[in-house]
Amino acid sequence: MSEYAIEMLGITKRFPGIIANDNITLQLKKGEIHALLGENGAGKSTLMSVLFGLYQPEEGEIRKDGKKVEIKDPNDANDLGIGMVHQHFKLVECFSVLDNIILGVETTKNGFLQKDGARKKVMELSQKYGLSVDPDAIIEDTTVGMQQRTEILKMLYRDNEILIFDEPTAVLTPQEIQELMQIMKNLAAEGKSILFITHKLGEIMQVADRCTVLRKGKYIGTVDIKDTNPEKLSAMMVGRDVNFVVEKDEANPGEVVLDVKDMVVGSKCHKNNAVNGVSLQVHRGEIVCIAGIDGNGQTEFVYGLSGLEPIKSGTITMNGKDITHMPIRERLTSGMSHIPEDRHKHGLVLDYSLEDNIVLQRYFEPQFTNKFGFLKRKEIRKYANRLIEQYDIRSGQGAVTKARSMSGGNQQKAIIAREIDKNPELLIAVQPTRGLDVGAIEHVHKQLVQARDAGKGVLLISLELDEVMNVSDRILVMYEGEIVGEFDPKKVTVEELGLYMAGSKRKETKSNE
Ligand SMILES: Nc1ncnc2c1ncn2[C@@H]1O[C@H](COP(=O)(O)OP(=O)(O)OP(=O)(O)O)[C@@H](O)[C@H]1O
Repeated sequence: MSEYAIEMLGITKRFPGIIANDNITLQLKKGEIHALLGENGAGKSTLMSVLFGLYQPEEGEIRKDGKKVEIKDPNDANDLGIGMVHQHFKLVECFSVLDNIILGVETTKNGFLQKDGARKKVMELSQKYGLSVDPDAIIEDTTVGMQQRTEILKMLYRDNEILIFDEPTAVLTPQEIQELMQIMKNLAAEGKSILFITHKLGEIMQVADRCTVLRKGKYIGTVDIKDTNPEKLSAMMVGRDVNFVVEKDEANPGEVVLDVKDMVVGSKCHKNNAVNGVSLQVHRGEIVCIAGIDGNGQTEFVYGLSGLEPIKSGTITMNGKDITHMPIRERLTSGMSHIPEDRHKHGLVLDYSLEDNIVLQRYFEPQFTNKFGFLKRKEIRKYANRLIEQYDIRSGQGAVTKARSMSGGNQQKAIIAREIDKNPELLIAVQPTRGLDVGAIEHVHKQLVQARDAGKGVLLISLELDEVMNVSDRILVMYEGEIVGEFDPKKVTVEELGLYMAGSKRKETKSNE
């Protein structure tokens, strides 16, 4: 009997202009949690898609229990006991949790799905592995955490033994992350073999047994977690040492660039307001961070600021000008930049090329359009290439690559490059480093500090407490649509912030007075 549940040997997968996987080897032992680590665009998702039957490799072979297997599509993968939780979930939003789990497995009798046995099995699995779900809840009404647990139950319901998790923690709150880590440990203890893609080194150190590192499509090595540390892992991944501490001088705040008074924004999900009378100011030369657990009104607050949602009441002033009812485009041309939370929905046109996405919203500027209204393609290419180089945006065919085919992290880098290079007066950055590797995070943090030092106002919305503590000059905590505390990052602890974020404490802030 082989000690490996799955072996991927010498896998090569090419896309136009790039070798996404270049002779890669990955061996997953039975019952282990194996992390897959690599920079944005290193080829992790491609390798997992090969294993799940979504792509066919040009070279290499896959072995299960030591025997060569063919995986032509996800059905083959499922038959071999391989399941995958994708970065973007594959659930039917208007179906219940239970229906999603049994979809495609259970058959009908007299035209009706036979659910009683299924419900029993789901509840047993749910209890056994600590995956709490409400089987009758409709997916669109559930939290992201429950949706993920539904995806995991889908795999277990199909008796999958090899479980692939593609960046599962990117969308979770810190508490949900801890729950997921425990669930993964329970699964491994029961003999499941787990492949776990993440950029978060702390998570790897916490749960993984071994880690395979890829760089630019190539296999770098596999290490035992007990023999390594975050510094060694990041050096293996990036090929250089990474500085985890953001270096910055004391902030030197100038005049007010953003002034929000009593903003109220309605909620799409419930009758209470999502944003309930928020007032805050951002000055030139400072980074103000809104910290909070996801779903406490941060998203709607930014929608109100950027004009994506109308606000019910309150005022927004930028550079002394009332922009409360200004159209979105005018806000953007008046000096506001926005790195949005949802990069697919609000950040990119996925079927446009990288260069067109980089000049999006700016086509009309004389540097990109001549006086007859024709685009200056050469200038656009030149400008895009400068940003691609400066922000290390990696893609198969450079400036002409379709945004859709770029890796998630590189899509994010493209948005960040575009929004920062617009040289805004106010930069609103919503979770700008989500899905980025440690090297790219270091770069983005430097850019935020540089924007601040150039006299811009920066409003950062982040769920990452390390980022909040490291980057910001002032922290505001948002809880249930209100600002419940204001802090100096040098004088507050993570534990104390956590109490405010969870709603156990609140203090009067200037905005509440
Ligand atoms: N369908 C596709 N067509 C063309 N190129 C692709 C396609 N899918 C991936 N690529 C390219 O292959 C390379 C590897 O991408 P992949 O998504 O595997 O990286 P990754 O390591 O998962 O990155 P990230 O951490 O950013 O998610 C990237 O350069 C990407 O642009």
